[in-house]
Amino acid sequence: MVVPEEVRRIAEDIQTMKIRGAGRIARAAARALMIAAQEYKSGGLDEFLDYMEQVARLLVSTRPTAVSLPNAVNYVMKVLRENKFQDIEEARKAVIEAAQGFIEYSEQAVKRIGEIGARLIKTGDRILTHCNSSAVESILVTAWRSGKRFHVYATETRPRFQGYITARNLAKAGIPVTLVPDSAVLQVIEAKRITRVIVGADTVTANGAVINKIGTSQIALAARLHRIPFIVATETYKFSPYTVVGQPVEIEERPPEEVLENPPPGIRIRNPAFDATPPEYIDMIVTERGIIPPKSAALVLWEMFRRSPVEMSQLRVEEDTTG
Ligand SMILES: O=C(COP(=O)(O)O)[C@H](O)[C@H](O)COP(=O)(O)O
Repeated sequence: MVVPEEVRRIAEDIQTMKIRGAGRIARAAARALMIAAQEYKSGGLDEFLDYMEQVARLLVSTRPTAVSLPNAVNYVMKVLRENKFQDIEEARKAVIEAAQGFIEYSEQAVKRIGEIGARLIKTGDRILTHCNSSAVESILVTAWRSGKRFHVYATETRPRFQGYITARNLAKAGIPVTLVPDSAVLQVIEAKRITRVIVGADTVTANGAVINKIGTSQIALAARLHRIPFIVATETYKFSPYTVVGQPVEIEERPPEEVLENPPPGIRIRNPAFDATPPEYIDMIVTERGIIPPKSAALVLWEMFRRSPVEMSQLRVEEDTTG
């Protein structure tokens, strides 16, 4: 059976960043698996299982860095991989329930991070953020609604300008927000006496490093220089089981045209979309399960997956070769 049009569209939207941000990507992938199961018509149970694996591979191949994507896909596919079914209807129902369960968990997690993280915000704070993170927005909006008053500085986040989304959303919520160029971070930290930095995450490694939008690690360095708390907000499904055995996180390299269209001859362009901030520069990670120091990331992974490191490392769905 061919992959349904709507599922292909979701995969394409993730690839082209119409759907972006690690949490949204994960929820979209779960939804795509649900639609794929709902739309399946022809063939028997074995064909259905093969077809679902094909859809899973397609989804996972869309973007390489945010582990929320394979984690969401594996969460849903686990029910198919680890259970025996009488017929397609039973298997279909299991996929739909697992996908709905993931989406619900994810939405609740972002809300809970907002409640937990809002306690860290104080009236008078001057907060710097980078890129656009729903977990960070959740914290800021929850804190603001609880009556705390603060100012947010949002970086533009070149080359895709996700900072505009953050600035727009915060302004809509009534939060005073100033948009600044990425290169102004150190100047803003000093001149505006920033009191804390809060960013999201695409992947958290077993040793507590955080992979997030390119530029995050420079901001962490600037925060360390001025002894400002550097806080990461993330759902636990962005913790990477593959890193338990040292598998490196692939940093997405995006098209050069995003940096400069038609560059003059002789100029090469690099466009890495993410970078890694080492645990030493991170003060705390706010998750839906509570606040942890980065060094406890391995414990979160153990609690989530309850598998041996070797089993955890084998969770990744293979690259899509079906085109
Ligand atoms: O780096 C990005 C988005 O990168 P891109 O725009 O390239 O996807 C965000 O900080 C994290 O994904 C967290 O976002 P959230 O908290 O919404 O999951």
